[in-house]
Amino acid sequence: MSIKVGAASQELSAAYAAVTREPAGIVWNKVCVSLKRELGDAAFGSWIAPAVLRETQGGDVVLVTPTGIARDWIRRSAWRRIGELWAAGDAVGRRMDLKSRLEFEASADAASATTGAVYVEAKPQPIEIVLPVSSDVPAAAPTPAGKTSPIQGLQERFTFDSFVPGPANEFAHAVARRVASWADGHFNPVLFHGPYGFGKTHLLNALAWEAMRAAPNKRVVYLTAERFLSTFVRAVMDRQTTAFKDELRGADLLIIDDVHFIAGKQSSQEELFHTLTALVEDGRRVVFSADRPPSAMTEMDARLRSHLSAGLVCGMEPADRSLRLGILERKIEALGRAQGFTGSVRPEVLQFLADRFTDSVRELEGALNTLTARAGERLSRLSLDEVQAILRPHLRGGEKRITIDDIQKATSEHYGMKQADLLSERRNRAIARPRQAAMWLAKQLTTRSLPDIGRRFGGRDHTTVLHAVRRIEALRQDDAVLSQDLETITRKLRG
Ligand SMILES: Nc1ncnc2c1ncn2[C@@H]1O[C@H](COP(=O)(O)OP(=O)(O)OP(=O)(O)O)[C@@H](O)[C@H]1O
Repeated sequence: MSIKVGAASQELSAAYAAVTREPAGIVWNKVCVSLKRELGDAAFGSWIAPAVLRETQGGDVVLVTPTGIARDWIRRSAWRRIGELWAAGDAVGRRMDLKSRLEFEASADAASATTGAVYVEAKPQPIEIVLPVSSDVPAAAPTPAGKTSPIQGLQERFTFDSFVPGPANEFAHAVARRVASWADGHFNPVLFHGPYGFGKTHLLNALAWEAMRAAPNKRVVYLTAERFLSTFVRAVMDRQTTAFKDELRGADLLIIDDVHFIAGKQSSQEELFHTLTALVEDGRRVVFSADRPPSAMTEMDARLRSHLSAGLVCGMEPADRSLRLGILERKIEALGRAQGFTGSVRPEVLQFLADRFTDSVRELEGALNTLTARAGERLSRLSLDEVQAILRPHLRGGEKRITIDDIQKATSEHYGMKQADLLSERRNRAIARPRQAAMWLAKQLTTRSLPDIGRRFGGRDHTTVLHAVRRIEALRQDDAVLSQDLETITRKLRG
């Protein structure tokens, strides 16, 4: 298949502009070198390294943190210094903003709807056309050091040893281990899907490390969908698509994380489709992760969607309480080992964390990192009161955690309807407007992502939720009754 630059679709030109602005990634790289020296490895690794720099073709640059906690930490402890270093290094004077992932997703959706702006990841390292292969990787298992491997973008700390299995993920865990063992006769491709922040990337990284350890001579290629996209675009621009295809199609195991990002990107979808079919026909293994099952990827090309579902589609659920406790214990042990203190905390503190930070494991880790940063080796002696005081600014809605289920119950009660109506397909205004109001409340009062909210409202798409949020946002400015309704429900929910 030949790909012509002239035939490249919209996303190519958007990403083209981003790739030509690659210096943003290089400037950020230099900023990171100084920050790491100034803040120390532990603080840098916990707070700065997980953040991702994104840029539009218009020159807007945003540092996106995985959690609100990380954003707050950076704003408090490093933002001024980042600004100085950025200003000193960026000759073109681009403005840099700081957002949590949730804020970023909402604003990027809005920007793309109004101005067509597309954000792409400005990787700290320059984008390479030649993808690294497993033969570059030592056969020994990596030591979890909490840093990004220079190879392949794999996180060294994401191994099977540090992955905690539980009912929510044990099938996925077993499948990943089986794929990593190169055992014959498993389904191909394998797609893991689940809500954000519940271990998909961790599992895929663990699978890659283990597969490389088990068969050092095989070629394992791991990349995020965004990297696939930008590398492909670069290859098209440089007329090196053959090299790009050869690299991918020469893989014995190809792993693509967050494949849903490719949905709607016409030429990239097509390239991925051909890569996938070529590899599968040749008996090579392919593994994907996504935030939803292929059947729900409505913007994905139908042919690709059907091939993604052709092997094994394996769902991961949000971690339940016992798994959250298990993960916390494992992370505390690791922190203790890394920082030289007893890896334990009081049981009531553990339970408080597991009960209050349920939206994603990432959020749970963020809370633990905040405590560690504040208390250091005193972590194991912190009382519940002290922990609550440290974390209070990060808890939404005061002491009471509000769930989407609470919101649906309160909204349906307020409007005198059944909760099931909010989840139903019914579109008449008397039902649709309260449903939109409940979605708006879910966005305001919980940390759930738009796709997550959509899933909990009868499996709706994130674009439906976004539409509802914008609609209510616009209406409540002028509609006093609606505005009052929203306030009453919010007050009731906050207790
Ligand atoms: N079962 C688990 N055991 C240990 N750590 C976990 C587990 N699940 C999640 N985590 C941790 O939670 C954090 C977020 O996980 P990860 O990045 O893998 O989520 P994800 O599902 O890929 O999210 P996204 O969709 O946003 O990419 C990571 O630090 C990971 O180590």
